[in-house]
Amino acid sequence: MPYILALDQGTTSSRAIVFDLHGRPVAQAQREFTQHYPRPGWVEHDPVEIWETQLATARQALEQAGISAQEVAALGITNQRETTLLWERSTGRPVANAIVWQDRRTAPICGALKVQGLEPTVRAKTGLVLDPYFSGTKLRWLLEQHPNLKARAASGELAFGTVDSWLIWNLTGGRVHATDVTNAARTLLFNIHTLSWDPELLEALEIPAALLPEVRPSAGRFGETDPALFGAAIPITGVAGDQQAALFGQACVEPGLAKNTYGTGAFVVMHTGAQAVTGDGVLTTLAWQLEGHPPAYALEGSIFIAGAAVQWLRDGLGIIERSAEVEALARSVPDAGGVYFVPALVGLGAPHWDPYARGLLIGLTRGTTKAHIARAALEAIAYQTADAIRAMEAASGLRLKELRVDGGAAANDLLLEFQADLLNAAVLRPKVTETTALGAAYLAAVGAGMLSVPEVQARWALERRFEPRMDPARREALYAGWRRAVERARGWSSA
Ligand SMILES: Nc1ncnc2c1ncn2[C@@H]1O[C@H](COP(=O)(O)OP(=O)(O)O)[C@@H](O)[C@H]1O
Ligand SMILES: O=P(O)(O)OC[C@H](O)CO
Repeated sequence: MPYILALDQGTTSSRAIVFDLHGRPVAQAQREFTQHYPRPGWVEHDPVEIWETQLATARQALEQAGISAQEVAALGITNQRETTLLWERSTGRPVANAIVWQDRRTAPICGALKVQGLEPTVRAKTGLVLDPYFSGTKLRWLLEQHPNLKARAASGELAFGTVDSWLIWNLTGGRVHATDVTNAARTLLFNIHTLSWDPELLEALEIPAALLPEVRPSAGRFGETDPALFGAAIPITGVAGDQQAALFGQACVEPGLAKNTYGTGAFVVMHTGAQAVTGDGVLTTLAWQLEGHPPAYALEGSIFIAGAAVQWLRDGLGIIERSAEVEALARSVPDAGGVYFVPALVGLGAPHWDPYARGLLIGLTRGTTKAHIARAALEAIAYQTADAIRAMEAASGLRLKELRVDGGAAANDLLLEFQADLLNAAVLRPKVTETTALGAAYLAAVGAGMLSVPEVQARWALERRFEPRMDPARREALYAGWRRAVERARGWSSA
């Protein structure tokens, strides 16, 4: 039986999972790596640490599975998206630390581009908004740090990439500089309709084309790993950003099917088929492209702080010791007692897109306890998700019937109960919740011609279904309170 190796390079850890062709995990390894916060609002990763932890987990997973590289038929890569890297082609050495998707340092560049009137063009061509989240302004910022970088970039000495490109480069021993359409779609530089880098946007952002990777379908041949790494060459046949990989892993392969991944952030993605649907506050993005097929599109609501709100209860407030304790604490009260927590700790993403919003706890009374705050934090994850889904429904005209969920915080039953209540739709948790890595493995299997899309669909299996039970009047009253709280959090910071 052939195996598939999935590499999942996330924001806080690198993971590797060996799957069999039925989508069953056989072995896995995970390593956390250092988060650098050089200034408030800045977040960086060391590219070498990203590569070394990823390589180490891949080797460890193969060892644990007790298999050799010859038994691995395909390798899939999935990754934290938007995070921006720049390296020297001749040595493979990074020019700077990676600027992470959460980093807000380019808010002023985005502001200036808005003043120049660029936003409608960006919306139309890329499906994105002018927010520091995306790679384009991060790359521009990097190139402006040293006087000679732009000239070196223009002469072809340097390479830009998102994390997938960096891993492909290193896995192939510097032979392949490529990305897939889903990762390219997050750069602000890629036209999602023509599937090509856009000269007008490159010019507006002052990015030399010589920096850019070749863009390929998400499932297809990217190259093979340097035999020195694992003892034999493994074909790389699937690459996608982590949220798109999770959409595939959740078998959301038909228009209207949607998933939410509750990790550090939460990312709601709805498959919209061959059609690139647009709408206020939500992003239009590529779901994937399978080689030889037209691309599939998606709507996305990107929420920057979800499980990270629970981490903040743990590390910032110290009211829990482990993330999983939040559920029992929140369940110890019947409701949040009128408390709202807007976790705009790094600004707000969809549908507000306000880099200057900051966190807010409101509705406190003398009766408020840490249990109410814990409950408000969980509810905030669900409210933000509902905000994004309401915007998506308005954009697409589709009514969400059910939401498939995964990610670390999807282990929390209370969160999912409240989510179903707020959405007035069923919330479905599958048996395998490592759907990101699973999606990368499936893409690699499809890219290697070993699996079909209907087979991916047939492999999805339900673990638990959460049905809505809340009275509509109560739902709307709670939701109205949330909206008022969000309004108060907006525009708070000036930097
Ligand atoms: N039982 C739980 N309830 C709520 N949040 C949780 C629970 N378990 C883990 N989390 C949160 O889930 C996040 C980790 O999920 P994961 O999918 O591993 O994230 P990522 O891939 O973004 O690093 C953390 O922010 C953690 O606080
Ligand atoms: O690494 P994650 O799972 O937090 O996902 C990060 C997203 O891809 C950012 O857009």
